[in-house]
Amino acid sequence: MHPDISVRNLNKTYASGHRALKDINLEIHRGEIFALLGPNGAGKTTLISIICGIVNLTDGTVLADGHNIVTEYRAARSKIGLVPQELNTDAFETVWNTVSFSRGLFGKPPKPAHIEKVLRDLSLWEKKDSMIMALSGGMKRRVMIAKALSHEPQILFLDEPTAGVDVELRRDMWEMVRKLRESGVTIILTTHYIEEAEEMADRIGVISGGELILVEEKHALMRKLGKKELRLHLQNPLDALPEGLADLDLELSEDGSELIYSFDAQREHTGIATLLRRLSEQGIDFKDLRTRESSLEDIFVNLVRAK
Ligand SMILES: Nc1ncnc2c1ncn2[C@@H]1O[C@H](COP(=O)(O)OP(=O)(O)OP(=O)(O)O)[C@@H](O)[C@H]1O
Repeated sequence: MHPDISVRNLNKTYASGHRALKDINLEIHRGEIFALLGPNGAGKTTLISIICGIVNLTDGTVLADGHNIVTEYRAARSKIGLVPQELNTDAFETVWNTVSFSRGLFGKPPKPAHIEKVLRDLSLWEKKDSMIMALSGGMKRRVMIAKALSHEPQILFLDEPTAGVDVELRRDMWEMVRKLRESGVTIILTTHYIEEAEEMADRIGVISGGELILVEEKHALMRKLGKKELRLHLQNPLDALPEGLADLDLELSEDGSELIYSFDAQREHTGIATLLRRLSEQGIDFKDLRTRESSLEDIFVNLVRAK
């Protein structure tokens, strides 16, 4: 089966001369949740806007469900639903009409049963006759998702789906996205919230300065780049790292009360036994110790910093 999205050698230079995307290659498979992570201005919105046909590419090829987004625009676009960053709905329309109208824009015949299902799945059914302006911010966001699903797309793009929403709504959105995936929809989301990618994604792509610097299965990424940290709470704070320990990968916390040792948990020899022996030789006692695994956030910060 072909991938749902296939991006080959994609470049984008804006009229200003700014190179927003540099030779992007990416495949996204049916039924996965793919998170595109990157700092502000990295090129996330540009990439999804090109795939969705809102921004023209400079060169390269993009296929959506096998259809070329330039030469077979309509066929490609009908496979895609887009939930943009900004709310864009007619404040004076009802929820039902807004979502039904959106389906019509894709040239699809009316299908009230589908609209009803979408509204029910998004807990919007009770509000179907309300005007958009009378809805809460969270409800408006749900309407944006309902609009994007009105024409039964195979692939759903969510651009910063939870920017500025409260924790409860964020959890609801995550739940909704999972349900959508269970129903067979492929999901691509952009996010600043690493926590969101960590919680939701099957695979993660990191984009920085217009380059896709990494694409990896989430668990593999965390295994491969993740480190573990051992923190030893010292009996007596130190002013500096003792010279006798300078060859070990050790840091001293700012207040001198903790020694921090980073190690690769995958390796057979973590070096912890040696560390403990050397501490005892140096007469350094500790009261307590704990370990911590690096989060996706640590990994991300290191990756972007290393660029
Ligand atoms: N129409 C445009 N003309 C010129 N430059 C643009 C245009 N749109 C975006 N850019 C620039 O291209 C780069 C990528 O922008 P883009 O919006 O894709 O980033 P992003 O990763 O989505 O950022 P954010 O997280 O802030 O939304 C930025 O430097 C931006 O200033």
